[in-house]
This record gives sequence, C-alpha cells and structure tokens, in this order.
Amino acid sequence: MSYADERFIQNCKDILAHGTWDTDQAVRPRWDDGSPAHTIKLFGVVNRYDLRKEFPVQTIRKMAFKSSLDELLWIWQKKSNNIHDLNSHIWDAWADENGSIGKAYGYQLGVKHVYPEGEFDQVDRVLYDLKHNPASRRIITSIYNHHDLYEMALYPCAWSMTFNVTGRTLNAILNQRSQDMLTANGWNVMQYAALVHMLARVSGLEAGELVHVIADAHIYDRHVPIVEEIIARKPYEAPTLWMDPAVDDFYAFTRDSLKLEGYQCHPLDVKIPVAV
Ligand SMILES: Nc1nc(=O)c2c([nH]1)NC[C@@H]1CN(c3ccc(C(=O)N[C@@H](CCC(=O)O)C(=O)O)cc3)CN21
Ligand SMILES: O=c1ccn([C@H]2C[C@H](O)[C@@H](COP(=O)(O)O)O2)c(=O)[nH]1
Repeated sequence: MSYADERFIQNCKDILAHGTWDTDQAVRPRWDDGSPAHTIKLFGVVNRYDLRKEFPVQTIRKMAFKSSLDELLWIWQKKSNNIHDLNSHIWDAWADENGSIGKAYGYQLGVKHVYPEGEFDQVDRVLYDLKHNPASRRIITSIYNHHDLYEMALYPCAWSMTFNVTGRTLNAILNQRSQDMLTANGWNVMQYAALVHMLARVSGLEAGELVHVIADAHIYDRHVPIVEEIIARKPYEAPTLWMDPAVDDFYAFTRDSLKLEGYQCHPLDVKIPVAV
C-alpha cells in the first residue's frame, strides 16, 4: 500500500469519526449553485513522508501528477500569478478579467528582498542558502504577507516552507493553514514532495523527509460520499519517481522532467466539485 494512501485514508477516517461540522456557522466558500460549502474538520494534522522510501502519491484515485507539477512550477519557478501561464484551469474561478489571482503565491515568491549578500527573491534565497549555508536554520519561505492580503483573490493555503539540511539530506516542513482533503491533499503532498526532490538535486543533496503540518484539515459536505467510496478501495504500491538526470538547474525543470514510473491506480470516475 502506498504510504500516501495510508495517511489519506487514516486522516479521512479520523476527520469523519472525530471531526467537527461548521454547519451552524457562517462560512465563506460557496458551491456553484450559491449554497454555503460546509465542512467537517480536525485541527492540527501532521503527516511525515520519507522521500527516501517512496514517492508519496495516492493510488486509490488517479492523481494528476503532471498538472500538480505544472502548478508548482507556475508558483516556484515562473513565480507567476497569472492563469495564462498555467496549463490547467484549476485557478480560473479566482482570476480577474486579465487572468491575475492578485498578489498571491508566485507573485510573493518573486518579490526581491535585500540581504547582506545582495537582492534575492525567496526562491533564489533558498537556492543560495542550500548551496552556501546548508547549516543554516533560517532557510524559510513565507507568502502569508499581511501587507498584501487585501490584494489576493484567495489567501495562501500552503503558505510556508522550512528547509533543513541534515548531513547531506534535505528535509522540509510544509505549513498549510487550510486543506481541502479531497481536492488537494494528495495534490499538495505530491507537488511539494517533487519540490523537495528538485531542490535536493540542484543543491547536490538527497531528498529526505517532508513533514506536512495542516492546521485545518477538512472534508466538504458534498465530498463526504466520494471520500467514503475512495477510502474503501484497495490501494496499490507506490510508483517510482523518475527525474531527468540531465537537469541540474532549478529553472531548467519542466513538467516533463519528472515522471511516475509504474503508477497503478484506481480511476477517478466522478468530477469533484470545488468550493469557491
Ligand atoms: N475549495 C478549494 N479547494 C482547493 O483545493 C483549492 C481551492 N479551493 N482554491 C485554490 C486551489 C485550486 N486547487 C485545485 C483546484 C482543482 C483541482 C482539480 O480539479 N484537480 C483535478 C484535475 C486537474 C487537472 O488536470 O486539470 C484532479 O484530478 O486532481 C486541483 C486543485 C487547489 N485549491
Ligand atoms: O493549495 C491549496 C489551495 C487551497 N486549498 C483549499 C483549502 C480550503 O478548502 C480552500 C481555501 O479556503 P479558505 O476559506 O481560505 O481556507 O482552498 C487547498 O487545500 N490547497
């Protein structure tokens, strides 16, 4: 059984058995018919994925690995906030007439800041420190910038990464304030696992652990029957991650540079509605 399946199944069982519904509260997200999108949630879910053992991808439903990598590169490599630079439609509902999602995600990572060594954006600062200061305990990105929140279509959910080099191993903590378990838990885990693998490669390190800290782990009301159905399925073993051996520059990765070899999975036979 893929470890990502094991964690997802256990997290969802815990949420459904011990979670709290917000049905009696006023909530922000809406379904496409205008009705409020309520959730059942647990606070403070933490999952540790050892990337040396296997790549964390769910098999109980087909995961769109290439699309998730495309979104990750949109944010971390293109540092874009415009859906015209994205090869999927997952952000369309939050974009304005010019395609912008405001000062969120890629925009924040691309802003330059002054340091003693000169000006860097947050991604280049991480790349610099992994090479030149691997013993640093200050290798952190943060895009939850209060100063700009009023200009973001959606406040960042996966908002901070902490990178830590132990020996020659790159470990990371992904801090996430809010997690739509069905739409994006597997999506966020596999894309940030891919990020750790890419950063390790270009820094001459080995990918180690990804620790995923989720403050509010929730299942939307209309997702409950789908979750119940997919967590009852029999998982497959995890596939193997292939990375193009020729790439040693973070900015040279494309969505074809990483592949999942031998990925066996159950089909995703329903369209998952996304609350906006
Ligand atoms: N309610 C909500 N949940 C989310 O997970 C979420 C938001 N809102 N808003 C911003 C982004 C958009 N996200 C999304 C939205 C849709 C898919 C999605 O439809 N995924 C499909 C197909 C992807 C494709 O290949 O185009 C999947 O099968 O994973 C994934 C992430 C994650 N985020
Ligand atoms: O990468 C992402 C982006 C978004 N989400 C989910 C988490 C929530 O269900 C919504 C955001 O709504 P808030 O009311 O702002 O929390 O989007 C995700 O899981 N992963």
